Amino acid sequence: MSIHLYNSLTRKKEKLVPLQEGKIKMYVCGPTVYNNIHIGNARPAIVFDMVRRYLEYRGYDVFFVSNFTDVDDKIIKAARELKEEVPKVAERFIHAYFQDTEALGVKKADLHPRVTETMPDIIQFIEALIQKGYAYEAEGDVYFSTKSFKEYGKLSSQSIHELLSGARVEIGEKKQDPLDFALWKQAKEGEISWDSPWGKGRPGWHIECSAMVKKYLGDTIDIHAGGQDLAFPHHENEIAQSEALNGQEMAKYWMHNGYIQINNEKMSKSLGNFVLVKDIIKKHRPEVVRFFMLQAHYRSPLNFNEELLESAKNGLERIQSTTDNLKHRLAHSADLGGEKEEWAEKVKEHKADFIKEMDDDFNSANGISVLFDLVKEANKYLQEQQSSKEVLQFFIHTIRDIGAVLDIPIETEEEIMDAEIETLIQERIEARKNRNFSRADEIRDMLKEKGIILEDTPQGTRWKREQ
Ligand SMILES: Nc1ncnc2c1ncn2[C@@H]1O[C@H](COP(=O)(O)OP(=O)(O)OP(=O)(O)O)[C@@H](O)[C@H]1O
Ligand SMILES: [Zn+2]
Repeated sequence: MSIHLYNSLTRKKEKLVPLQEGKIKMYVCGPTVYNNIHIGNARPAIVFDMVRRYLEYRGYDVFFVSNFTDVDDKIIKAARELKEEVPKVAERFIHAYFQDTEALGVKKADLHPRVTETMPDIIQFIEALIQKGYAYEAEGDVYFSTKSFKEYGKLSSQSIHELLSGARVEIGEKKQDPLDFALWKQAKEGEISWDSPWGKGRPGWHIECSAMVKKYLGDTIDIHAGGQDLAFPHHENEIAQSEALNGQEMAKYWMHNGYIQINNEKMSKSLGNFVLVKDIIKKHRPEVVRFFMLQAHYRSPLNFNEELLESAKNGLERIQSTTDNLKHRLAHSADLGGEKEEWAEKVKEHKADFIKEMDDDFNSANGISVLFDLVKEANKYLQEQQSSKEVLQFFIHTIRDIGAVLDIPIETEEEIMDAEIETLIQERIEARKNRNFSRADEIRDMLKEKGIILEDTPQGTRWKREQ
């Protein structure tokens, strides 16, 4: 079986065929760092982290890049209001972004390029577009000429004519055509700026992603992702810039996450209906927020409220409590065998179903339903008094494994299994044979911490659990 994903460009589910076997180059448009992130902003971070982890789980080597927009109009405005320098404001909110997303289980990208560190590449990119006739200078600004890119509108499936209706050049704007967009903006008096062939200024928003993708991932990548609101105009403009310059497709697959909503309305700063991640994780464990998010398919809209968060919390507790019961039975009951094969088969089937669901456009919602079914089966198994240690371990292992793929920690308190203890004891015997006493002591201490006492006797090492 292979992974299929919905491609916003073709509006179809397609089989994932990487450009290079076994490798995935992935780029996710990152935040503009001028304030703390809300739950809506956390959605792309969490869902594309899930996509990345799942691809890795399926054996792909994923190279994952996500940018920080660390200079733009919004940051300049915020810096002015805070009476601080732009870099200081950006730095503070980059730090806050990492803090919030790390709590939510989001792995850092392989690279987090920033606009301010990519300036020479951005300028070069713009120069090349001018040279090729796709962009023009207008009194210190540079614009992309949308008319010159024949496929403009292909991602959002809009024709230039449709887009043009209603669009107009505002008074004071220097562009030739209403759909043209800024690649370079001349600095206003006192604003942060960089030298360029067109004078002092800074880049427009869209060009940074094109320049960073080219620099760090190449002309064509496998997956380009971001929130649904980025499809137009941001991604449309990225495609125009990159494909005009490179003459190659920018990304094979485009993925867009749906909105987090409050009462069916998009959560956004401008509407003022937002809840900050840093506030919500003071009230709820961050795992609960992640679990809530992954219980919906990434493309569906998802309403956010306390009740739903509460039900996510209960769901997570249900999984945890069954796992605890399995562990308890494993530690305290005899190995009774029972219908071993039949039960092992059931566990295997659930694991296969989980993979099937996730292979189908990363459907973590259905994947989690399979996990709940598995937990139900485990509860049935626990009701049968004939449990086998092997099957108990298989249940625990599979529940944990599915949890790990989604980065939902199922266990807080680690209880060590008999087999793991035996392996460590063997390693300790070897270490002692090799006169590596520090390793031997380390293993003894490690086991002691987990409540396992070792006793060295002339007949060999024995162990027991602390009561
Ligand atoms: N309500 C939401 N649900 C899902 N994703 C969202 C939501 N709001 C913003 N995003 C996504 O968050 C990411 C970060 O975007 P950015 O920092 O530009 O925030 P933003 O779009 O300015 O937020 P806002 O809409 O509140 O102003 C983008 O991929 C954007 O699509
Ligand atoms: Zn982008």
